[in-house]
Amino acid sequence: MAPPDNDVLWARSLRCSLGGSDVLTGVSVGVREGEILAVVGPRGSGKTTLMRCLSGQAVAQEGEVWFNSAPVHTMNTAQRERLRRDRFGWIDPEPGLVPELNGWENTALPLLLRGVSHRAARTAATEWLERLDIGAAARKRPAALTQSQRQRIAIARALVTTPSVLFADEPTATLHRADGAQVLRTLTAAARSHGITVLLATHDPEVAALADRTVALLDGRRVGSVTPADGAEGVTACSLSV
Ligand SMILES: Nc1ncnc2c1ncn2[C@@H]1O[C@H](COP(=O)(O)OP(=O)(O)OP(=O)(O)O)[C@@H](O)[C@H]1O
Repeated sequence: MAPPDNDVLWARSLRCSLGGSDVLTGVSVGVREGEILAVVGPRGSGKTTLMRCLSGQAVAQEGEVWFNSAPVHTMNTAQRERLRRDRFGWIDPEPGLVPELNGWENTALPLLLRGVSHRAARTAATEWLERLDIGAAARKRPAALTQSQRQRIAIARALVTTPSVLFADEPTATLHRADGAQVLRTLTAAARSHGITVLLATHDPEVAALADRTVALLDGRRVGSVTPADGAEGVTACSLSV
């Protein structure tokens, strides 16, 4: 079965076991182009695993994943790596920067690995750092920066290639509330202005409220889909409905 035309990502009946435990038990989801979709659920509900399957980092034992008209679930490892490198961005809760590289070098790394010229990569990296309010961090190494600055560099690094889809796994979990909210607003504004589709895994309803739509997971199952207009009560109702 092919995915609907207006879904940039589409998964059907994903089943995934890890270490003998069922982590995803038949999850289906469609993500529309340019949409910001929150994947919510308590810790251990399968959010990260779902994002790893959708991004081709992991392959579910059963089910299908399509990126546009490409079947990710039948790609070999090299094809999936190329897809991730060329079309996807990923943000982890922890920045994971290279300690020996300064701010702009860390940000520019995905471009340099693609063979973009040093000058062009530096220009693009600097623009993203300024957009994320950390232009001053461009020449500093991670050890000289705050956690907030380091995470902003990780976000700039994920955006610098202007990916088709950005996977953000609890991207502000390690930041203070106000700082995290500002970073998220900047991230979502940047994604919207560049037409980047975003999947945002979070257990925080305030973070999910920034998304266009929310899908909820519980124990590896879909338990609902709400838009912000439905409000937090909608999430609760869906969570209890299955
Ligand atoms: N590599 C693995 N081996 C065994 N079990 C795993 C592995 N990765 C995840 N799990 C288990 O799968 C379940 C779902 O994990 P996952 O990280 O996908 O959930 P999550 O909703 O993202 O949680 P969190 O918010 O804590 O990151 C958890 O019970 C976790 O312990």
